[in-house]
Amino acid sequence: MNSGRTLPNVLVTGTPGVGKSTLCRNLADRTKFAWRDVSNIAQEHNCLDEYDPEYQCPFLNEDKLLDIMEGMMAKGGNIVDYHSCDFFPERWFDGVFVIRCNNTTLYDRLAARGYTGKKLEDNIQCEIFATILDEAQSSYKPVIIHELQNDTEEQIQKNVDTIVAWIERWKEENI
Ligand SMILES: Nc1ncnc2c1ncn2[C@@H]1O[C@H](COP(=O)(O)OP(=O)(O)O)[C@@H](O)[C@H]1O
Repeated sequence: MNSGRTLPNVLVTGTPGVGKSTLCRNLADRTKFAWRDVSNIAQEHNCLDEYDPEYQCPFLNEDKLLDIMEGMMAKGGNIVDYHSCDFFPERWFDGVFVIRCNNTTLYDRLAARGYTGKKLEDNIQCEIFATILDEAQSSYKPVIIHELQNDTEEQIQKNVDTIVAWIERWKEENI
């Protein structure tokens, strides 16, 4: 069931701005798992192709990125952080955590980040329609998907605690 991993691999996903990086940074500090920020990995390894003017971001060369990440994922103990989740191999992950945020809170966070116009509206729509949760449900077994609300500062610690407790349970059940 666990593909020989001695630690689980965790995917943290959700609309940009919901708080994935903040959560992953805290979780990595606490667990000493490796935080794999997929956008950074893609940038460092030249996996970004030409710029998409409609979505105001570069195209991701997914095959190249997956080849680079495959070795990192083998032993477990990874926290993968990305705003999309349907192109990773299903076998990589033991737990998928979809971070959710209230729309008005998300709007303020993305506006503060400098998002405007279509980019801002598209991301808010993405959260309103639970697009990433839907994507997770189409890509992974329901039993490994967990939805975490992340609107307030207090919820950051609560969500870290939830994932840490999940990791401990995974170890008890799989090692
Ligand atoms: N639970 C929270 N409460 C208040 N602000 C938060 C919370 N989580 C994240 N933030 C803030 O929201 C912004 C976006 O968070 P970030 O972690 O960069 O999101 P993401 O990685 O999903 O794009 C940052 O300014 C961060 O400090």
